[in-house]
Amino acid sequence: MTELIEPAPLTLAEQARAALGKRNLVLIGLMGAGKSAIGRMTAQALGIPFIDSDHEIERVSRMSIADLFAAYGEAEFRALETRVIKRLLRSGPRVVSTGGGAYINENTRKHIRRGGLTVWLKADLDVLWERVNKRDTRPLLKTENPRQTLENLMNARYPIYAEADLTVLSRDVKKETMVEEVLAAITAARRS
Ligand SMILES: Nc1ncnc2c1ncn2[C@@H]1O[C@H](COP(=O)(O)OP(=O)(O)O)[C@@H](O)[C@H]1O
Ligand SMILES: O=C(O)C1=C[C@@H](OP(=O)(O)O)[C@@H](O)[C@H](O)C1
Ligand SMILES: [Mg+2]
Repeated sequence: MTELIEPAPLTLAEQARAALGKRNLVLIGLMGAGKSAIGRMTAQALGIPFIDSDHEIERVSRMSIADLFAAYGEAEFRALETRVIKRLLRSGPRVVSTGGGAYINENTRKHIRRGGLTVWLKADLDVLWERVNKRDTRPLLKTENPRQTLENLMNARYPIYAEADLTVLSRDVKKETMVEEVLAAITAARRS
């Protein structure tokens, strides 16, 4: 008697991987949204390389983001960020987590839109503030009222992040849950 062997159903990660194909997955969103942390874990789940643009900027400049801002100013940082992101997106598939301002820069946004599928990790102010106020590595928040600064950035940037291909709500759930939601969004995007 011949036995019929059913192929195992594809896991969510396998489905998302197939949907992504050769494209890059680019995470965008405000500081504290989880781009770096969730990006790394998503790449692991997909079995593709992960790169964080801020880490790459720090590697090539041999300076921290804070020192770069202090020594050369934001405009120079943005110019370097554009060059680095353009280069990172040249080949795929990869998961590229960007710094919060990357997608806001018109030139960088152009490269990101051409270079992959964009996912906005969208979070409310309380979630972001809770996460970013624990560290003082973010030069844009070295102001008298950093919570207000973060809120101002939200108001200015959210309409632009909203242009992303996909949006996933970032909140206080397990990071694994966030990864699953990103994978589900990629998979669903193929069907629609
Ligand atoms: N779902 C989550 N639950 C709890 N903490 C999170 C979650 N996602 C990210 N974090 C934490 O929030 C902080 C900011 O995340 P990070 O990935 O650096 O954000 P971004 O790169 O968007 O600025 C980190 O300490 C990270 O571990
Ligand atoms: O929002 C921004 O303009 C910035 C966000 C930071 O990255 P994260 O969003 O990963 O914190 C970093 O690129 C730099 O401090 C500027
Ligand atoms: Mg980051």
